[in-house]
Amino acid sequence: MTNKLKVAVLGGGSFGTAIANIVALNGHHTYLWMRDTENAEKCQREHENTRYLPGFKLAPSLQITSDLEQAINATDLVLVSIPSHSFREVCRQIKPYLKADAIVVSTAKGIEPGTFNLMSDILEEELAGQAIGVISGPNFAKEIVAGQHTATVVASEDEYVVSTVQSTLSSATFRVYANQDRGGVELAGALKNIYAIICGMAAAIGAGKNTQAMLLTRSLAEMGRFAGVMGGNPMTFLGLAGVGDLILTCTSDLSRNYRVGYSLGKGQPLDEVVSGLGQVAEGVNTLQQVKEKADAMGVYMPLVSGLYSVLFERRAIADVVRELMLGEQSNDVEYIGNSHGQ
Ligand SMILES: NC(=O)c1ccc[n+]([C@@H]2O[C@H](COP(=O)([O-])OP(=O)(O)OC[C@H]3O[C@@H](n4cnc5c(N)ncnc54)[C@H](O)[C@@H]3O)[C@@H](O)[C@H]2O)c1
Ligand SMILES: O=P(O)(O)OC[C@H](O)CO
Repeated sequence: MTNKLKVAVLGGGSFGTAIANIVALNGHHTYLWMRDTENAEKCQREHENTRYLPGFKLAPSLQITSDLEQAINATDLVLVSIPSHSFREVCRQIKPYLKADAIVVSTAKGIEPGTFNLMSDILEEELAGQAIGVISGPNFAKEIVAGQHTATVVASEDEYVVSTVQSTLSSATFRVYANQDRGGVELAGALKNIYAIICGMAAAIGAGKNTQAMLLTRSLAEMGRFAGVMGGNPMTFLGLAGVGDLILTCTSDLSRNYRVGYSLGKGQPLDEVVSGLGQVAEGVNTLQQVKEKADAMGVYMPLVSGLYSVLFERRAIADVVRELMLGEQSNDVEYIGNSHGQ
């Protein structure tokens, strides 16, 4: 598409800033909305988000504002990059300014506390009638603004949403693949944060490469099993939003969730770790939501249960690891001719 759109990105944190920068560099009329006026003015003046992405100059054409109406009014595409705990609140705020044919896409990787809503469920509820979608993939904000090559997945049942997001976001450094399994892609992005905490914790206690490979593979099995029960397609987990993002987040301390796990593994208390982060680590809340849902639905998720018992039941990591290792021996791959699901 050569057509230039008006695009609004909501949320002036790491990812909102990175994604807005891509869209602006692609020549679209782009607004990045952040709630703090002083910070918006500073970022606009300096063409840099010094709090979240220091050292990276942003596209000169990017308009950074705290005026929500200015950002949303007459906008063709809205990308919502607000953490899951505040996502619904911001959707409600934009509703009066949205034009009827605007596309709204979530970039968040979390689950709403209490409701088990994914972010696109919230879009459906709060912005009924709008065309919606999600993006998710191996996408560290810091590497995106540094121009490192990567790719993401856009998922929507609406072909026009998929093609618009692909043409608006794709660039020489950022590819955008399509998927119709919106729930599966979204769940993949949320679930991998739990396993990143586990892998960070494993690294902190000295886990080697064998252990890392086992954890990654069994995490993938657990994610696919849960998504299958929730109505997603387990095969989605073989793509960029699944295994791609899982590998990324579980193997790098650029991940906030991995860093949370690492600090916990070194013995720091959870509340201290979370408050010291200064940015969102969705995995802690996602763990609580998924544990509750898996218990209610009878889904076997030993890694989720193990992490939950370390974080919220004060069990020793070594005891939980021993229990996991001595648990019932089970099948390797669940989708090739066995139906035991363990
Ligand atoms: N950082 C990444 O590399 C990355 C990549 C892909 C997806 N994500 C996902 O994107 C979402 C946002 O993550 P992030 O990394 O930008 O987080 P962040 O912690 O860097 O920033 C969050 C931003 O949201 C803003 N915010 C929070 N509540 C708000 C509200 N009520 N109204 C307006 N603004 C509000 C904060 O002020 C902050 O600017 C998360 O779900 C995350 O999992 C992050
Ligand atoms: O820093 P994290 O752990 O929130 O991960 C960021 C992105 O989701 C990576 O794709």
